[in-house]
Amino acid sequence: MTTRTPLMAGNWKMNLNHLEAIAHVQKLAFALADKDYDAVEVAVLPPFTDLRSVQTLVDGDKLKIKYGAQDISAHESGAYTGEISGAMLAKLKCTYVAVGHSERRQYHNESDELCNAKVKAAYQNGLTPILCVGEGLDVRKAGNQVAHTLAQLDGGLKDVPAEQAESIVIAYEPVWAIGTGEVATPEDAQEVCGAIRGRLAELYSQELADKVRIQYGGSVKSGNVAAIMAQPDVDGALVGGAALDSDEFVKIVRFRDQ
Ligand SMILES: O=C(CO)COP(=O)(O)O
Repeated sequence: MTTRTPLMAGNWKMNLNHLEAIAHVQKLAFALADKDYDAVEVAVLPPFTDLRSVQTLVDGDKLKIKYGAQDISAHESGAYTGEISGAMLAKLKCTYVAVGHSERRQYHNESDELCNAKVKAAYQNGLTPILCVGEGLDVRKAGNQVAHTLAQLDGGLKDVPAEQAESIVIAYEPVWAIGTGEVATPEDAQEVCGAIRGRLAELYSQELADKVRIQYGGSVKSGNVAAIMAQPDVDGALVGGAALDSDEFVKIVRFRDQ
């Protein structure tokens, strides 16, 4: 089996302005050592308005921390007021971009078709998408979490060739566990993350599926991260609230010590 480097990514959502972002990334950089980066890839997804500041800091201080955006336009350029293109994110040297976060799906009615177009826009511009999938509480209560999540995966990856899909990151985020303090059990996370890997093997190949990193997201904290990371198909975490506290995020990066 391929060894997958865990990816711990902080999704700041609509928090931290560009000055706070600089202070926060400086704290992370100060705390994290080479041995942390050897074991784990560390990334932050700040708001768009912070990205230039984060880029300047990362470039200037040659930091190993990666960064990316929380969303991308499906369009290349033009009359799309308020949108940010993949080319703009690439120019800021973003590595990652989240696509289809449940808050985008819920508050901005993003469909699987739109997420698919955004995944393609990301690859078009050399960015790595973190495709977010996951069920709401009603679906979970009905026991349909696997079918629901795999349908989102199929939709997001439609006509995405293997050469691109092999670098994708999938974030399984059960909506009922986001920001609620209600963390999925490690077994819940493994059930769906394992099914995602199985579907990737069906859609592409076992070899590709073994390469793809699958994150869990939803109320991840230093106190629960180790048990979740112990699951065979969980390769990292997409962290919301706990990523806003630099000490807590560093502990999450050091999940092996928890
Ligand atoms: O949505 C999330 C990350 O993208 C998870 O948020 P919380 O960690 O705040 O539950």
